[in-house]
Amino acid sequence: MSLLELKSVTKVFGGVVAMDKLSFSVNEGDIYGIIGPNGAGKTTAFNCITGIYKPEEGEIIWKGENIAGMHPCDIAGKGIVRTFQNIRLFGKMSVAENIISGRHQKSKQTWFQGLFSTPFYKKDEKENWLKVKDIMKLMGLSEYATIPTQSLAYGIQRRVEIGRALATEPELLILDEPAAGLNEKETFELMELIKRIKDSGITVLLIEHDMDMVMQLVNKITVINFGKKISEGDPEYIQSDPVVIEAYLGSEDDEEEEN
Ligand SMILES: Nc1ncnc2c1ncn2[C@@H]1O[C@H](COP(=O)(O)OP(=O)(O)OP(=O)(O)O)[C@@H](O)[C@H]1O
Repeated sequence: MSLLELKSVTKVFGGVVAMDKLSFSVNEGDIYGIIGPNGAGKTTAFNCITGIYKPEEGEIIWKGENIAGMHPCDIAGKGIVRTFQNIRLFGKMSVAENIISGRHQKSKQTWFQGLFSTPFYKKDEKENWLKVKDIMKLMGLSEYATIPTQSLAYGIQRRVEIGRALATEPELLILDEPAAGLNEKETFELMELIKRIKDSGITVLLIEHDMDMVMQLVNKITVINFGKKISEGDPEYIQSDPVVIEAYLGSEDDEEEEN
């Protein structure tokens, strides 16, 4: 059964149709890739799914419910969480503190319980830290627990960001170009971590420009260009689809002409 289904979703900015009747469907347990040339509409699709933008047309069905146009906090509360292209951590806070900041979105404690240190608060906060410990283990971050994130390598910061997203206990983790800015070794390590996240029962949807990574990691791909779906299938099919090859070669030619 599909977990997330976009049905003919359209998003327009002024005269630009950033998403044009886009449909695709993500099943539970997928590592699903969205690819396409620059400006194709990939990030706009993610922004519509996570409630940052309200689409003009179409439905975004999450577990049977249309969530198009809902508030981002409500969508996050339903189990859909994302990371952004640019890392957005609290630089002076430690790895563990950054991760627990994501946990507090999930936690049910109130300021009153915190102020008076009630038994519920103590129990809840202990559970939060235990969860952070598990996430740091999963993400290979335990040795950096107390270090401020701003002093860590970019590849580790990326892992912290994903760890913070995991702290909300998502069912769907959306990653916007997770390998951007990472070197080959960091990219390989990230791929292994994404596989581990999937094995822990979380469905993953990602945008990525690193084609080697996409082709090795995902089980299904939707290719978009000028906001429209131009192809869909498994990595083997996509790599040999002439329409996809043309879209990428075409965009390279355009870039060369511009330079
Ligand atoms: N907030 C916005 N206001 C106006 N136009 C926008 C906005 N966001 C995106 N667009 C336009 O929508 C189109 C799709 O942009 P989008 O960022 O979704 O593409 P993308 O596939 O994610 O590109 P990239 O790979 O370069 O990140 C582009 O023409 C872009 O200029």
